[in-house]
Order: sequence, then structure tokens, then C-alpha cells
Amino acid sequence: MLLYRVPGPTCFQDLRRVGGRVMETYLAACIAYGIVDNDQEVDSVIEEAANIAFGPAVCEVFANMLIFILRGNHVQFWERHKYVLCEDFMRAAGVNEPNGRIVSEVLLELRDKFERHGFSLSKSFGLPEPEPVHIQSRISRVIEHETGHNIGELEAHIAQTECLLNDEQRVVIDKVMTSVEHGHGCMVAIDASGGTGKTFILSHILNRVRAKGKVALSTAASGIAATLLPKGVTFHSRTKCPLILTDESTCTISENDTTAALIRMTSIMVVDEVSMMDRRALEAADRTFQWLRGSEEPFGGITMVFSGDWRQILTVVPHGSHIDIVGRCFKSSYLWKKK
Ligand SMILES: Nc1ncnc2c1ncn2[C@@H]1O[C@H](COP(=O)(O)OP(=O)(O)OP(=O)(O)O)[C@@H](O)[C@H]1O
Repeated sequence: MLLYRVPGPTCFQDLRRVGGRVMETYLAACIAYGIVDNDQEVDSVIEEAANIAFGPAVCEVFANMLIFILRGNHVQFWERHKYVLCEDFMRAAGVNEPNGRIVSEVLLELRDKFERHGFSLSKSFGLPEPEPVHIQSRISRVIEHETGHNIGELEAHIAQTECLLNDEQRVVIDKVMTSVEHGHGCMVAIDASGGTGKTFILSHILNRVRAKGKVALSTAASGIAATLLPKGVTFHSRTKCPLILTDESTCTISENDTTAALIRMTSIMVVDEVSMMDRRALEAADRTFQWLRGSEEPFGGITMVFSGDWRQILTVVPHGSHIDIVGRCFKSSYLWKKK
């Protein structure tokens, strides 16, 4: 709303500037401009969101309200909208009233969103923390998703692709499997032209590691690339890597959350289309994994497989020169010098 009203803002503070005075909140700026009448408008945003979106998306709107708009009255705001936030989770669980588990599910959802921006449920907003028993059950579900594979199906798939592999593909797979089996924590990069079988190799490796009962995380730089990998998700979603990066960034994973538990159990992580990624995202993951796993090895000793084609799209650096773009690519990361 403010972007429509404020001409030529160059920073977020400009959006809150009304007649030379910087208002404390975006809501106060909206009220001063007469765009919204009062706090009730904020309530109606949540109600409107609940009519057109589902659970996690409504939680996203609620979290953004707390982070960017509301100043104070967070607990009352939570109490007023708790039921609406729980509705979708209640439907999924087949219950009519929000119970402890449902409320904890919503709080966990909100906690993830707050942590992405460096906030916490209780310290920043005074909201209750999810009950430990429900945190544990969520951890078990996520871990079950990453470990509960149909071994028979995996083995059949491995047998089918094993005989198709060419010599070059076998060299890469052997190197990676040796690292996983002996816990070497190697960093392996596959750089080859489009259509030469990079994703094919990654899928084969993932299947082989999973068939051995180990945790193999499959990620890619983009959502589309992630759909081509078995149980693939985006790198940002799996590692909770921030969107705005600096050379000191870390991922917003807290010591006791679900992702932390999963990272500690992980033997291998693959990252497809790495050529499109900002090296600082991978360096943030490196720092975070080292801390979570208490190891100074790159990525805390997890075997990492990076795949990409540097002849295709590279990292986007707005208004950047060739030197800036090359400097942001993962090829320029200090991580390669360490290993
Ligand atoms: N050894 C192989 N035997 C049979 N088919 C293969 C082999 N290696 C790759 N393929 C097939 O080749 C096609 C292209 O492979 P793939 O998608 O893995 O390439 P890619 O290098 O990841 O491409 P891009 O860079 O465009 O993502 C796929 O259909 C894959 O199944």
C-alpha cells in the first residue's frame, strides 16, 4: 500500500516517512496517510487471508504482520486470530477444536517463519513456545520422511540404472560412495554440459545411500530442478538459508529444531544447479553445519555433491560486472581452497 503512495522510495525507512517525519511502524505510516483507518484493518487482513489461503500461507501473513507492522499487542493479536490460524490444521487432523498438538503445530510453523528473520516466538513477541512433546513428534515425522524409504523399490531402481552408467559416471559415483562409506566428508563438483547425465548420477547416488539406511538430502537451487530429484526440495528450504546474504550469513536453524536434528544425521547432501547459486548461500550452510555438528570440516563433515553447468545461467548480481558475477559463483568460494 505504501509503495503505491510514496514516490521514489530508496529504502524501507522512506516508506515510513510522512511529511518529513519517520513513523515508528508501517501501520502508523498507513494511518497517517489515511490508507487504513485503525488497527481493525490489520485484523481484517488476517480474516481475508484465511478466506483465500491455507494454513502455512495464513501463518506467513500473520508472521509478516508481527514482524513488519504491529508494534505491541502481539499476544492479544495472537489470541484474536489463534482459531483462524489453527483451522486448516484442525481440518487435517479431523478435530473441531484446537488442542495442544494443533496449537503447537501452528506455533512451530510461526517459529520457522520468525527465525528466518532473526526473531523468536517468546523473546521477540511474547507468544507461547510449542510443547516439547509436539516438537519431538514433528522431528520424528520429518526424519521419518527422510529415512522411511521403500528399500525394495530403491534396490530395483538401482539395479535398473547401474547397468546403464558409463565409465565417467562410475568414476564420480565411486568417489562419492567411498566418501560416504568412510565418512571422508569430501566435496565433489560435477561440471558437465546440459543433458550429459548430471541429474541421473545424483539420483543414482541418492538411491544408493538411502538404500543403506543413511540420510541423503536432495536439494537444488530452484524448485523446478528439485522436482527432478527423488524427494528433492530447494536448497533454501532445506537449509533455511537467508535470502539476503552477506559474507558472514548463517542459516536460521536453531540448535533444537527439526532441521538441526536432520543435519546432524546426514551423510550426504546433493545440490543440483549449483552454478546458479550465490556462493554466500553455500558458505552460510557450511558455517551452520560446522556449528551444528561440532566439526571444523567443510559442511561439518557431510559429503557434499554439487552439480551444475557453468556454461548455463550463472548467479544473478544486479548491475554486476563480469568480475562481480564470477566472484559470486560457488567456483570462487574459499571452501575449495580449504579442502
Ligand atoms: N548412463 C545413462 N544411460 C541412459 N540414459 C542416461 C544416462 N545418463 C543420462 N541419461 C539420460 O539422459 C537424459 C539427460 O540426463 P540428465 O537430465 O541427468 O542431464 P543433466 O546433465 O542433468 O541435464 P541439465 O544440465 O540440462 O539439467 C535423461 O533422460 C537421463 O535419463
